[in-house]
Amino acid sequence: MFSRSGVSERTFIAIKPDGVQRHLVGEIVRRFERKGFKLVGAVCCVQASEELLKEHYIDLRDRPFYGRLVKYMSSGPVVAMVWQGLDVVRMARTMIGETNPAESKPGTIRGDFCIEVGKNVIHGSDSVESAQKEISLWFHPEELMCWEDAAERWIYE
Ligand SMILES: Nc1ncnc2c1ncn2[C@@H]1O[C@@H]2COP(=O)(O)O[C@H]2[C@H]1O
Repeated sequence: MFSRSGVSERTFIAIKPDGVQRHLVGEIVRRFERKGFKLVGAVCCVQASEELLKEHYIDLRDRPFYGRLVKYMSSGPVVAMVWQGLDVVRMARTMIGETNPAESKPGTIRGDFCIEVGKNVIHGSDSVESAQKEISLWFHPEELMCWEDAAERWIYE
């Protein structure tokens, strides 16, 4: 097992219903995989309940778009994933781009694949604490896999 500290950091990533409908699943998974992060959990095509989504977005409950956001997120299948690696929470957010796609640079997922904030194709945890909360909301511990990635010695110094 690779022992460098920080390499076991995890983040929660969800491909939203619009990302699934627009056939972006392969493209998005490919980006994280090619970066060098390790996929340790995935539920492909889960229809999230309103109850789960209300809890997931609890910090936004007072925002005017909260109801619309929960409805949009429960409107079709999502792909829920846990990715692991050094500084993965921060780096995944950089790869995703800004919350508003209009402010996201080309080369980021939102910069390349979407236009409006209400249809921004992907979610990524915004902090290590949020990641831990979101992972425990979407996954049971036994659904997360510890596996040895043979490529890790070519990814980390
Ligand atoms: N002004 C807005 N209008 C609609 N949805 C929003 C707005 N701001 C944020 N959101 C949504 O709220 C979500 C919060 O985190 P996400 O990264 O999942 O992506 C965000 C958007 O989907």
